[in-house]
Amino acid sequence: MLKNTESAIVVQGLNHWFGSGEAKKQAIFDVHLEIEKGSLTVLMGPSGSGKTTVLTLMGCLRDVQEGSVKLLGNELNGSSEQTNVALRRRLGFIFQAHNLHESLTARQNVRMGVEVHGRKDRDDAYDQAAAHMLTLVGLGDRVDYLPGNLSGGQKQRVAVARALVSNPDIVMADEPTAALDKESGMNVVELLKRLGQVRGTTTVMVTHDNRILDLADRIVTLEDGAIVSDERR
Ligand SMILES: Nc1ncnc2c1ncn2[C@@H]1O[C@H](COP(=O)(O)OP(=O)(O)OP(=O)(O)O)[C@@H](O)[C@H]1O
Repeated sequence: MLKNTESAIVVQGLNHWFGSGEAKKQAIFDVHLEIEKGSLTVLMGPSGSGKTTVLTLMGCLRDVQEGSVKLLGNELNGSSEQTNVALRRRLGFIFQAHNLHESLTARQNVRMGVEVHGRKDRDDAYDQAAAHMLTLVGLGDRVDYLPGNLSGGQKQRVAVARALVSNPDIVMADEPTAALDKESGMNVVELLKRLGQVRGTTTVMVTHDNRILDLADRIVTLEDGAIVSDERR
C-alpha cells in the first residue's frame, strides 16, 4: 500500500557512490532536502555536480545506497520492486532525449503516457486526454503529425505532454527546456507551475536555463555532490 504525506519528497543523509573497488568514487555527499507538494524546485549546479544523480535517486530510477529518500511517504531505501513500480506510475519523467516513437503520431505518443497506467477500454478518453494535453503545450494543430515532421522543440513539447497526461503527482524533469526557444521554454515551465497551483503537482527540474529561474519557488544548488545553497523565493 502506498502512503500519502504533505511533503512530496524527503531526502535525509543521502550518499551515493559509482564504481567499485579502486575505481569507487563518491558522487553525492550527505544531501538533505524536503520538497513540499505543489512546489516547483529547480536543481542547479555545474556539470558533474550530481544533479542528475539526485534526480534519478528521487525518481526511483536508481537504488538508494545510503540514507533515506521518502517519495510520497514511501521509503525508497530497501523498497521492493512492487513498491517502486507503483511509485513510478505516480511520476512523470521528462528527459532531454525525448524518445518519441517515430512511427506514431504526436497524439499516439502522448496516449502511451496514459495507456501504460490504465485499462484498455477507454479509447476515446485517452484520445481526448492526449489531444487536450497537446493543446496545453501549444501543439493543438499538430496532434496527427509524426515526429519526423516536427521540430526539435515541438518534439520536446510532445514529450512534456506525454509526461503530464497521466496527471502525475510529481514531475521529474532533466533539462526540459534545453531544446526550446525562449517562449516555448517559458510556456512549458508556466504550465508546470500552473499544474502545481491547480492540481498540486510537484515539479523537480534540473536546468542550466537561467531564463526560467523567476518561475521557480525554490532554487537548490549543488557543487561536487553537496548542496551549497537553498534559496526559497
Ligand atoms: N553511471 C556513472 N558511472 C560513473 N560515474 C558516474 C555515473 N553517473 C554519474 N557519474 C559521476 O557522478 C558525478 C555526478 O554526475 P551527474 O551526472 O549527476 O552530474 P550533473 O550535475 O547532472 O552533470 P551534467 O550537468 O553534466 O548533467 C560526476 O562526477 C559523474 O562523472
